[in-house]
Order: sequence, then C-alpha cells, then structure tokens
Amino acid sequence: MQNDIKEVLYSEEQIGAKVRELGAQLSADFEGRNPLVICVLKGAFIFMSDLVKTITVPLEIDFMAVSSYGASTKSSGVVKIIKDLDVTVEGRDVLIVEDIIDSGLTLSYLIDVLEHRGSKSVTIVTLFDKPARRTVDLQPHYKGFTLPDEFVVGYGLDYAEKYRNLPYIGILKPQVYEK
Ligand SMILES: O=P(O)(O)OC[C@H]1O[C@H](OP(=O)(O)OP(=O)(O)O)[C@H](O)[C@@H]1O
Ligand code: HPA
Ligand SMILES: [Mg+2]
Repeated sequence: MQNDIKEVLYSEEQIGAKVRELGAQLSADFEGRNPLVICVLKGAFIFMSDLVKTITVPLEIDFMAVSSYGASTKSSGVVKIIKDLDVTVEGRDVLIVEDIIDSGLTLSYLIDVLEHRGSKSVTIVTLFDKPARRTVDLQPHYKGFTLPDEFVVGYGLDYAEKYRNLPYIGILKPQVYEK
C-alpha cells in the first residue's frame, strides 16, 4: 500500500491535532444543544469516531451511506443513498460529518434531503476540502485541511475500496488508476 503513495500530505499526528481543534470548536458552538451527528459512510467513518470523542456536548449519532465515485477518481455525478438514517431529523440540529468535499455534489444532495425532511439546522464539518474541484457552490462551516487538486487516499478515503486503513492522508500515484 505504502508504495502506491506519491506523497504524504498530513501525518496521523497532524490529523489528530486538527481533529481535537475541530472538536473543541464544535463543543463551544453547540453548547446547550443536542445535535444529531450524521456520519457519511463509508469515507467519514474514521474521522467520525475520532471527532465525537473530542466533542463534550451530549449528542446522538446516526449513519448514512452514499456513493458516487465507485472504482473511479471522478464523481459519477449520481449520488446514490445506499443506507438511510434510522432516526428522523425533524426539528433536529444536524451536524454532517464528511471526510472530503470535492465536487460538492454529495453534500449538496444530502443537505437538500435533510432540509426537506424538516431539520432545524444543518451544519457541515469536513476534515478535507478540495475547493479547486467544486462544481456546485458549497462552503463547509468547519474544515480541517485544504487539499491540492490531486486524488488522495487514507484515513477513511479509498480508491476502489482500498487504502482506507492508512492512518495518514496521501496522494495516490496516478499510475495506480491510469492503467
Ligand atoms: O464532493 P464530492 O465530489 O461528492 O466527493 C466527496 C464524496 O466522495 C467520497 O465518497 P464516495 O462516493 O467515494 O463513497 P465512499 O465514502 O463510500 O468512498 C467522499 O467520501 C465524499 O463522501
Ligand atoms: O480525492 C479523493 N480521494 C478519495 N475519495 C474521494 N472522493 C472525492 N474526492 C476524493
Ligand atoms: Mg470512495
């Protein structure tokens, strides 16, 4: 796996420090509220589990699985809900936890769905942001790192379901997917 990485962008330690920083900010900003924290599977599973441990307000969690990349480095443009929430979002302060915002299609679709279902507020936290590739107008409320326009893997992010277990985030060598 390591041989397929062109460059490590952020180490496990750097990511850990950033996650704690985001958790402290969210704890302060959500004081007095009881957010429903939604993990966007699969990519956000590691960030979600690290992040919620650093948030000090009472919260509930749920999971939604969506996919648009499949075994490609480009969005198919079609966001598919593979697993829906178990609970209702009506009247809830929702915090969506994403690993990466790239084109923005996944999140703009999810925000629409959650607003239509009557959530009281929808807040976005993403660990990684790749603003250069945005095709829809979307800004996260909280973000960890801004990434260059390269396909990255690790810390939950995959290429064709591989590399999610790397503890850092790195640029995938183009020869891995340009075959
Ligand atoms: O802003 P976008 O261009 O929509 O890209 C971001 C989304 O793409 C990835 O999910 P993917 O579809 O690969 O599913 P996965 O999380 O199961 O890997 C990633 O985890 C985000 O959810
Ligand atoms: O750079 C990326 N890597 C992995 N998954 C992704 N989904 C959107 N962008 C990316
Ligand atoms: Mg993926």
